Amino acid sequence: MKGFLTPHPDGRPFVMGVLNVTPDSFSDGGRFIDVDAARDHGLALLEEGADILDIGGESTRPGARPVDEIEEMDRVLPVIEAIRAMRPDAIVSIDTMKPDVAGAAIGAGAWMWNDVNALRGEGALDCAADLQCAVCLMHMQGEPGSMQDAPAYENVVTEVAQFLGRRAGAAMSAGIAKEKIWLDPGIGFGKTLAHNLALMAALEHFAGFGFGLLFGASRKRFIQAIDETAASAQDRLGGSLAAALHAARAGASIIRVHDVRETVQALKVQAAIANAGR
Ligand SMILES: Nc1nc2[nH]c(SCC(=O)O)nc2c(=O)[nH]1
Repeated sequence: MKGFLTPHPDGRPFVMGVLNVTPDSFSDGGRFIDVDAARDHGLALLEEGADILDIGGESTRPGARPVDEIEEMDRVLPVIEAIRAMRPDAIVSIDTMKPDVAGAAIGAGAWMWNDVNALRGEGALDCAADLQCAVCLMHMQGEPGSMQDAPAYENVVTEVAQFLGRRAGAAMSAGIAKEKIWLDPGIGFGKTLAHNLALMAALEHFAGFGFGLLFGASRKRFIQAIDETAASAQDRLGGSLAAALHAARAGASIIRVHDVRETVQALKVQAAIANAGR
């Protein structure tokens, strides 16, 4: 595929494994990040079949404490370096809104800047163009801390599509090559259940823009809104797989998930069935 990614022979999309490097994810409840635990989890996700590791050092959960760029870099850089020391072939994306964090991560060998803020930060577009890295431009309404308070749209599909079109145009005008741009509707980022469902139902529309389509619904809250037994993130595997398979059928080329082994298996079976039917 574009740049580092080699297409799967069965045509299935790439799986992006989520590696959150935030205090509540790996430390023993303390303040410090356990780099070795994060490294080992990333290596395990690669073993499970992840094509890409999405490494993020700042939680975007509503109410999460903002992190300054030094602290964010201190979290993610040692983990990128530790993983790539063991797996130089590892393809890494950096999940950050900060140009300096992205620049340091790309400098440490990351391939993609995954920006939930769609490069709207000051200097972000020019930084991404200078880095010549792949980028993911994701739609978010408002800010992480308050985006779920009262999301509202005239027509969520039209508005998100128009936003992504504008950001892709801005990225190309800044000098980022079209084949290095992925778009993402941002499930759960300033959306109600109805908004999320409308976006997922219209996913083919986003795939038709001619850019890569990146999709992330894994373990998200909307699954609990549909199945109230899915109270905790770990109880949402079925819904996550359903959304991943739907996105694959709709043309997503990268699917961002926590449960890599299960998703890879589901996508392999889906591709085998589709290929048998040809
Ligand atoms: N591109 C992209 N990046 C992301 N980073 C997160 S963090 C929240 C969570 O994993 O629940 N979600 C996404 C997503 O959906 N798309």
